[in-house]
Amino acid sequence: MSKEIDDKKYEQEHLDHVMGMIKDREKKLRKSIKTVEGEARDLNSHFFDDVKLDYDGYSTSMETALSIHQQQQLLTEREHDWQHSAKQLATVERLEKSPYFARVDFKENDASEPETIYIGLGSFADENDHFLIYDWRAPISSIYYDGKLGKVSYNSPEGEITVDMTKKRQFMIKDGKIVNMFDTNESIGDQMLLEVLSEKSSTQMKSIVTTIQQEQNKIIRNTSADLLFVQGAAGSGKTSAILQRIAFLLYRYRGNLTSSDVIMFSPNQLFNDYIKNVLPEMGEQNMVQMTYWQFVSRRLPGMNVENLFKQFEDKTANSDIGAFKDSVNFFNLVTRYAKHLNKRGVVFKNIMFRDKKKPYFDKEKIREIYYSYNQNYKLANRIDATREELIKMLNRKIAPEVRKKWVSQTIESLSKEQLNALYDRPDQEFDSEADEEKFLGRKIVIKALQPVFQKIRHNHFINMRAQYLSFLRAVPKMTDLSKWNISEDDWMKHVEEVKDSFRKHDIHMNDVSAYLYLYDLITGRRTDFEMRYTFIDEIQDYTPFQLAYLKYNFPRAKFTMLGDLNQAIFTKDESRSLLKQISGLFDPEKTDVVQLTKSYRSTKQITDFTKQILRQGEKIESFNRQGPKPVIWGRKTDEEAIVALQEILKANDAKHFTTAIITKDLAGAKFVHEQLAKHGQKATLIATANQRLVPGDLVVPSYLAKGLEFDAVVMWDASKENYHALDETQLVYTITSRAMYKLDIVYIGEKSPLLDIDPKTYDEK
Ligand SMILES: Nc1ncnc2c1ncn2[C@@H]1O[C@H](COP(=O)(O)OP(=O)(O)OP(=O)(O)O)[C@@H](O)[C@H]1O
Repeated sequence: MSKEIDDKKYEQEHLDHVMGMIKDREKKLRKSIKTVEGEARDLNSHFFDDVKLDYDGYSTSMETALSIHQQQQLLTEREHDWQHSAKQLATVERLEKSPYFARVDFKENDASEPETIYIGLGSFADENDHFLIYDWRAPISSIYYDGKLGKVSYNSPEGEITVDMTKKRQFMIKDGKIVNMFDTNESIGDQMLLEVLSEKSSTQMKSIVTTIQQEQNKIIRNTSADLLFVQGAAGSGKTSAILQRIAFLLYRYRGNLTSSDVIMFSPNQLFNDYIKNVLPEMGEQNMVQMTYWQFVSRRLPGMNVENLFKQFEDKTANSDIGAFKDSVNFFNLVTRYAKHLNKRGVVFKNIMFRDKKKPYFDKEKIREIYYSYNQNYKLANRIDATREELIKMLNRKIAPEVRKKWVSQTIESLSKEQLNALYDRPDQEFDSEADEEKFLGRKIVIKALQPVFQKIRHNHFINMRAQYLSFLRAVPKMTDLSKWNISEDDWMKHVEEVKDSFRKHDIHMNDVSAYLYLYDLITGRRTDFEMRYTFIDEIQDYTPFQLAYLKYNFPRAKFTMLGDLNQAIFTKDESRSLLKQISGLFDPEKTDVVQLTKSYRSTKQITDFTKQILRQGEKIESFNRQGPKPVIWGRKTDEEAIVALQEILKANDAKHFTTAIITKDLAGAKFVHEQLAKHGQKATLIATANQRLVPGDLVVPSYLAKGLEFDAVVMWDASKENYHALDETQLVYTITSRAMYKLDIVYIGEKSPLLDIDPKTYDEK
């Protein structure tokens, strides 16, 4: 006991010492920032005193230029100093809140005395460059996450190093005081994790640096794989691992990698909002964040791309045709089809100007130009050359156009101001009136032809929609559709449906990627060579086609894909073959697959309950955090169910839990929200992904609850009517696994057979 007290006393003294140094540094930095700002201000205000703006002679103006140059250089230097200090200050301020969270002692080689290091959110060194705190991402810090006491290895830039770890100690520090500390032999002791996990949820995700688990550490620090594929149970820390991994990479490759070289695809906007504080908390900037929908639809401004809501309600998405169109085979068909376009088959359209009947550039003429280039031309060169030729032709059309009647009519109709605006200078002179008219006419024609010019520049002479339909029609000739259980008749009917939706400017999610890919191949659109890391969360809701297309778009990026095939709410059972299909896109030697089986989000009672919903859920391990058993509330009518819901909310509110009532779809969410309002119960309806997660009770449709978590979840109407099909298993699992501490399930009428699980694991009310 006394040793423990001694230890704590020692550690508190050490902490006081480090805190003192941090505070000192903070003062110094603030002072130096002030000085630099003052100097910069002085430089600016004396600028005109010092610089003689004297243009009399050559030498003095040289002096002026030099002086300006020097001044500028001084200012730039000050700015650098300022930025450097400001960055250090931000780190120091972060450390001041919590300087470190761990200590490890280790012996290198045969050293007789162990070395001690402290690990925190950033590095901190004294004047002599002696490190008082190591950044958690530094190579040596890895041993804290990775191993038990004894021999442990870590990767350093010089290669693998093995040390003998003799102590591992964890701290919980609050306002400069050690609240708690544990010595542990485990990777990261359960005790610390339990403390962290017992904190209540908020609407924002938090960083997990203090308690990263061994298997998560592997994901975070992996630098070798081109494809890192993580399959992990709900709540196993996949999203957390991504965010810590980004922070790690930004540190590991600092100077070479910035947050703009990293892109993350996430399930929806709401989720982006949920995770937005994690990286800044770790002192890093957020990466580029996007949903797949945003990625494709920003390129098709004239079309309505099927959104999450419609996609979820779209019942045909899972048909045989859907499975085929989502496959890598279909992706390869597009590639093959595009190759054949080098000989024939590109569909063109007329470019019109003024005359509604006669094309300005006839599509036949364009085709002739396009196919006039020899076999060595690739599609991309062909279109470039065609574009160039059309622009040349357009330039040649200007002079004859100027002589047309509409031009002189336009000149006459212009007001004086409008006319004046056409001249290059107000006092512009001309040799003759005819010259002047010609000049003005040219101006008018060039302006009027701008839209034509833009059409050429943007390849609008390709009839992309017809081209895509022509591809679809060619499909039965290119592949054996019967292998996909699709008859030729059904396929052709489907093509007509696509055509109809194009007419309405609608495009389905399972066409949009193929459409854009075909467009890219025809036009040779440049892919993004700069992107270095691509992260995809909730991978199970992507189709193999989409992943192949992302790979095509970011050819030089390393990919990290994370997901849980058990939570495939859009692709459902199709997701099972996902890994097989995408593994073909990457070098197997450079593919790492990691499984996370332990679930940290939920209490033992909830995880033990939810894993039974799955067909192969036995692999999921629960973390030993205790809470109440889930409760199933069977009611006969909507009214009774709402009463039950109110009772649940009342109990949850008394405990200050954030509760999410998760419904199957939007209609259900609207209904519950309305009913609650009628009974005077306040709750926020989350109907679109653009909303904010606010504190208080929420009503959310299932597809928007993806990736999120809440203290308490009420699954609304888990009746047989609502969830009867086996392929809705994933949906039921996704909904119930959002709960951290308390789970209630309400159904009306008959209970869904998907919830036929061991009655010992839940209570009924
Ligand atoms: N090592 C850890 N230390 C502390 N908390 C952790 C750790 N790993 C995960 N958690 C917590 O567990 C919860 C679930 O993590 P996260 O959302 O990253 O899981 P996920 O695998 O992405 O889940 P899902 O697939 O259900 O969306 C979060 O609250 C996270 O903070």
